[in-house]
Amino acid sequence: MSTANVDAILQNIGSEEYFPISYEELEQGAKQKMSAGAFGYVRSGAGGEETLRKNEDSFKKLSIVPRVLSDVAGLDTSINLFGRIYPHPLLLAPVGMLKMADEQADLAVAKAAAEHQIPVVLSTVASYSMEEVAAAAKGPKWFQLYWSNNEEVSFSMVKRAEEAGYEAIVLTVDTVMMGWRQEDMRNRFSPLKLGYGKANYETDPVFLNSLGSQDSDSIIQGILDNIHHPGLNWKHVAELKKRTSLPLLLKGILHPEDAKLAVANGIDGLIVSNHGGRQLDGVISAIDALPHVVESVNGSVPVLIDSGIRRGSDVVKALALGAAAVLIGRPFVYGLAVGGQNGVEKVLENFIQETKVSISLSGVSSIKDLPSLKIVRA
Ligand SMILES: Cc1cc2nc3c(=O)[nH]c(=O)nc-3n(C[C@H](O)[C@H](O)[C@H](O)COP(=O)(O)O)c2cc1C
Ligand SMILES: O=C(O)C(=O)c1ccccc1
Repeated sequence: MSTANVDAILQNIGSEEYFPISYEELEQGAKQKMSAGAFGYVRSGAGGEETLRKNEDSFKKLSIVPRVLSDVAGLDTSINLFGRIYPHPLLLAPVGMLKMADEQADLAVAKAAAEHQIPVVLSTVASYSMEEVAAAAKGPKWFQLYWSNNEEVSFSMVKRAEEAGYEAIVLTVDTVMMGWRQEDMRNRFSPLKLGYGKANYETDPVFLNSLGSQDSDSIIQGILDNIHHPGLNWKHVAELKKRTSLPLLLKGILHPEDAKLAVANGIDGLIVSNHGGRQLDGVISAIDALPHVVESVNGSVPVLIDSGIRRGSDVVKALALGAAAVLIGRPFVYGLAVGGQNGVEKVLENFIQETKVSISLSGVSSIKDLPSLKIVRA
């Protein structure tokens, strides 16, 4: 493993073409490739972007207190989620409307992730349908559900995901309506209205049957009518749980009491997330919420996290505070914008290698030992 790290560093140093390494450079690279509206959509947070900033700041306020001389030659970064072993403690967060960044969108991302057996969580508002993504990439795949007001559409999508080989369902619970996105108002930009997020709807027989007419405008209006679903509550969660045999996770949990309710409702896993600061501004950072959620579920279900993960040392901090795995968001989207599938591969390779170096230099050689690593606020 130590040689692999050296290889990765030398590969980057010896490469003919420079590919952005840091998050800041990736963001700059994406800004140059994308329209102002699309870039602003990806980059921005809700409201005054307090939470967007806080997500990263909170990671910086945490410090690892590493151990030395502990023989980390046999590093094992594998994790077990719902009975399946994955080689890295990483997943790709659901990001909708990826055609904003690259024509191949979800196909390119899923192919890049499959190279490393990193699970992708395909968004309900993906740019390619779940069946197209499954046909293009053989790696592990989960499906993210945005509830539809017409709940038969939700159940239909979940059934399709099961049939297409997706291995878990992630119900996002922090987006019953869109957050207050000032950047998009400024840019007058709506990727949903541009049709970037319609693939899973225009291929859904139940959704199509519910429409009066099936032209593009009616499809988009149908999506808008379904995606704003403020009535979502625990009864829907219980019903959804009955309708699927796949593990069901809730994404967007921040309060320990909601975590407990989720477990009481038979939920199989949680994703602590504030949606990358894109929903309610002013909320607690995901990494600050994590230890409280972990404590409240007391090991009964795996707790994953996203929002603000930018590098390998962030992964170490999250796993040390009890996360079972982390989801990468904006960094892979910027990789996609900068270099398509190859760009996503570069971002993932660097993430994987920096994570390995960071775990090893913390003095730990197995993910299961990370919770005993000391983290302080200093
Ligand atoms: C452009 C964009 C689109 C997103 N679309 C979805 C989505 O369709 N479903 C979902 O559950 N989360 C969505 N998210 C949220 C991500 O899954 C994740 O929570 C967030 O990006 C994590 O924050 P980070 O990017 O700062 O790491 C989206 C995020 C971005 C940036
Ligand atoms: O932009 C988002 O963060 C997002 O998840 C979304 C996707 C589609 C509609 C509304 C919000």
